[in-house]
Amino acid sequence: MKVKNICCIGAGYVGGPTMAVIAQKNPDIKVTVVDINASRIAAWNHDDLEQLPIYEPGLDKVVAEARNRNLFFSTDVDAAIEAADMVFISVNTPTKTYGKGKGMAADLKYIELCARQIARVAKSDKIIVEKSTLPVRTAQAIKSILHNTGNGVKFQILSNPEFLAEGTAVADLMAPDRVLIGGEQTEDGFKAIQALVNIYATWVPQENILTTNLWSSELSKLTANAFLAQRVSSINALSELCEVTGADVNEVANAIGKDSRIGPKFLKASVGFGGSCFQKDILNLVYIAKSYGLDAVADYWEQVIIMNDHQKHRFASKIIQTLYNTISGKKIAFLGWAFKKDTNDTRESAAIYVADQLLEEQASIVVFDPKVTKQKMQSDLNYLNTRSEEDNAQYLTTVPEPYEACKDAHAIAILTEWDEFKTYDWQRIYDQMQKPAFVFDGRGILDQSQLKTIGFQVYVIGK
Ligand SMILES: NC(=O)c1ccc[n+]([C@@H]2O[C@H](COP(=O)([O-])OP(=O)(O)OC[C@H]3O[C@@H](n4cnc5c(N)ncnc54)[C@H](O)[C@@H]3O)[C@@H](O)[C@H]2O)c1
Ligand SMILES: O=c1ccn([C@@H]2O[C@H](COP(=O)(O)OP(=O)(O)O[C@H]3O[C@H](CO)[C@@H](O)[C@H](O)[C@H]3O)[C@@H](O)[C@H]2O)c(=O)[nH]1
Repeated sequence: MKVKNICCIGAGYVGGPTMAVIAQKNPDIKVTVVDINASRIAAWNHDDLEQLPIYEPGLDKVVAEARNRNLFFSTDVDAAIEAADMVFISVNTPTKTYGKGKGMAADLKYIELCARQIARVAKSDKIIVEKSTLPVRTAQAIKSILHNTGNGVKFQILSNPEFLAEGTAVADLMAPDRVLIGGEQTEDGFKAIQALVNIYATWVPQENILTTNLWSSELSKLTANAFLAQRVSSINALSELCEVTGADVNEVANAIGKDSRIGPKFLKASVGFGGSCFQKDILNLVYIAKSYGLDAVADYWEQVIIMNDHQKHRFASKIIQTLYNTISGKKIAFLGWAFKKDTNDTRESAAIYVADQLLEEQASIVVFDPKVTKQKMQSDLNYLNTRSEEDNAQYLTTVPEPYEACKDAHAIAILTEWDEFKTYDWQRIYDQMQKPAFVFDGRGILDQSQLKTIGFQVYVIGK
């Protein structure tokens, strides 16, 4: 089967870039990305590519090439579903905040709404592709909703989890380590799998396109994130031991990473992992394991989250303790708010939790981040509900320029590893700070010996 018309429901961090690349690589397929969020769609359609709703290096070029050729962004969800022969579901699946599974399970209400909308609108057979990250066996629920419409339309359901990382989304999509496609192991299932394989095969080598059954594909996505996050928590656990023993976490990471069985990637000690996926997906994995009565499995993976929370807390405590156990009224400059460099995404960023702890001690925080807006920072803090919105706005402020953030500060905390932080005039920053001037490098990106020569008191995670 040759797909001619794709609809993607959800124009977010995954739907937008993924469909832009599919459209760029398949000029003969019409791709329509739809969303109920009208302002997001308007931003995707903005003439000024700087106004795209998400910041990803290289994305503007891909969008510029494909948009209004065979890539379209629209709020007319029904029309796009009806016209499509393949529908990707790429809506958000956040951690549940209510009811059974609160704080652990994935909230599948947006997924179910999509399935019901497809069931209501579809007049011709369609392949439905789960692009969102979903608990294993969700395809069963989608199938049951779709197959009970009674209108005779046939659906095949595929699982095609996305492995892109933010900040490198376009590069990851252009050259993925693998594309994973799970489907029903029946004749119709294999045909649907092949239809999706053909789309990716226009630019991904065949050997990098893996096909599996539905459940393996769904579970592989949660497993991949659990393994990646587990590496970060493992090196972060060791960073604390390094600090008390005189070992250097970078040297340890380098030494173990040379072992080809371990490998060098994802061994960078940090103030803790953030992002919309790692915590959510591990909590979901823990919940699934518990629901099958596998408590030892659940406890094992939960420890990855416990360690990550400890790392964020430990960093904030280090700042308080070093500043003579009192930061009340002291200005602390934050360089970085995003959960990693090269993105404007702040979901679950370590900066939010470190700020919250310092604000409880009545610090005055001034933040500079090259891509994150003041409104975003405030809403991140307000979401925690620790104090009033007025207090958050009064004690955490945002400036558009790093030197202003650091002026008169008692301490600087590096929360995101933006490259530009390394290029600043650190002598100038030192001259304008309170003394002693402290730097807490939560990302291990600055030249510690250079800072010490200037006169800074420096703390680096894992050293
Ligand atoms: N962000 C990542 O890097 C990443 C990577 C891989 C996988 N994922 C997974 O992909 C999924 C989407 O993540 P995201 O970061 O793109 O989320 P997002 O919040 O950025 O985007 C989701 C979009 O879906 C829209 N939406 C929700 N319900 C809708 C409906 N019924 N009809 C139309 N639009 C609807 C929302 O308005 C929103 O714009 C999640 O399951 C996530 O776990 C995310
Ligand atoms: O050695 C490392 C590597 C990462 N991090 C932190 O871990 C978090 C996550 O980073 P990363 O995985 O690069 O970004 P994400 O965009 O969250 O991507 C992850 O989550 C996505 C959503 O599921 C998956 O698609 C990707 O494969 C997976 O890498 C960030 O806070 C990083 O700063 C570290 O602290 N040390």
